[in-house]
Amino acid sequence: MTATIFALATAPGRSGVAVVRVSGPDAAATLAALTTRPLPEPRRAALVTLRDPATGDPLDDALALRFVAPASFTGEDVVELHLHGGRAVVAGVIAALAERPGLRLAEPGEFTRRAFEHGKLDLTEAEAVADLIDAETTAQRRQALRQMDGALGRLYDGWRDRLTRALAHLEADIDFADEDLPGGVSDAVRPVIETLRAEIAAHLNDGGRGERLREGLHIAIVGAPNAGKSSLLNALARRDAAIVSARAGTTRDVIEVQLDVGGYPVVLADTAGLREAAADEVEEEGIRRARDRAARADVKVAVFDATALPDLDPTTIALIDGDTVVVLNKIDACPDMAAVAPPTIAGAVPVLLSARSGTGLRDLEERLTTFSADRLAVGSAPSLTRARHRAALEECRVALDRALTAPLPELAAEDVRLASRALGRITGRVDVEDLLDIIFRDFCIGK
Ligand SMILES: Nc1nc2c(ncn2[C@@H]2O[C@H](COP(=O)(O)OP(=O)(O)OP(=O)(O)O)[C@@H](O)[C@H]2O)c(=O)[nH]1
Ligand SMILES: [K+]
Ligand SMILES: [Mg+2]
Repeated sequence: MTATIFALATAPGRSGVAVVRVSGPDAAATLAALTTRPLPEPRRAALVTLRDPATGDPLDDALALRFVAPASFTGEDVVELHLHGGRAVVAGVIAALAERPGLRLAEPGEFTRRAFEHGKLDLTEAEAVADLIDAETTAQRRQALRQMDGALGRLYDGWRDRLTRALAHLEADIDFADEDLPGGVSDAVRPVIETLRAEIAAHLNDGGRGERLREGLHIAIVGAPNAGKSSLLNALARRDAAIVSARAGTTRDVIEVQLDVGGYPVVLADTAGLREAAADEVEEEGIRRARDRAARADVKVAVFDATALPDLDPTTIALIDGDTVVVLNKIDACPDMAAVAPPTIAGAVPVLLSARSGTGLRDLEERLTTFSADRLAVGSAPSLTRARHRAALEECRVALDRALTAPLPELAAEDVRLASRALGRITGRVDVEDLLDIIFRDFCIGK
């Protein structure tokens, strides 16, 4: 028999309210055992005194809600206890639940996994629940909500339906094969597969924006020693995340901060100052890491020291490309900026900035927002959000390519079957048992 599971659904620690969720066949009986009152009506909140069934010890005056299967998040009988969020209250209730035979603590993601197993969610929607909980910016929240709403699942299921129809055609072709006609995909089926193949290719060819929106855009600050890179990181993060000093070669390791730039998630990295003559092997390693990070970043911020004008560090100039925002820092220390500032540096119009006073910071943030929107903004079509989906779609596309060139309708049909299966695995419509542990492992307990 299915175990009844329970877990704290809200964040651990002291809080105003803490929610404990119980799901499974024993949920209602568990609530009855914790209170002396009759069970509340389904879907109606009721104030109840919770007591430890073993000792009669009062645990809390709580709000209790129950849902009757299948009309619940998991599709099972569910009880929610809205407790006062004190550590001792939560610990007491959890201990009382753990004492009950047949109940056990839920594993990470187990509530959502049960929702999937009871057909309440497809796999893309279940993954969206995890994304929504992890969402830290507006754009991430929008994407997760849209996916949770089923937009992505509907797209993939729709494609799969079209393949199912194409397959029916192919099978008819096989049954009524004319020995004298050339084999392979018939003229009726070919355009269906070709159109679908093009749609999948376009969906795959999105620059990874949906996936990147989940991870955050990687921006690396690069420049010569003492250009003010660490000062700039601190100014953008609005905290002293990196050490700043007048000594050239202060930063060695890559220092990362997570930022919300205009609603988009950004992972901003400060790096060691680039120079030929490193002071020691530690700085040398720092410079190697800086170059590596710059090469892997989605966007670079190249920082130049305005007090060194007209000199501009050639090593930094060499790194400027179309994905670079150029910054002239320390303009507060240049009384005659207008006279000395070059209008462009390696073709880019520099942001005139002072990390010390904050002048120009808004301008830089706006440029970074433009870059983020360009790389991360998703259009009206639902976007690809996970490597798991990408791999399955690639598999589907390869199978469709094979189907189009198959010499016999039997072989084409088999490839269409494989393509359809690859799509079905994304939403969880076919044999995904082996995937579930991996997918739900990333969830937190109580979700
Ligand atoms: N006047 C002025 N000084 C600045 C500004 N930004 C940074 N500095 C100073 O420049 C020096 C170097 O700053 P850092 O932020 O450590 O420079 P960095 O580029 O991180 O240096 P390394 O880590 O050594 O490569 C410090 O003395 C800062 O106070 C600025 O906008 N104006
Ligand atoms: K420094
Ligand atoms: Mg530094």
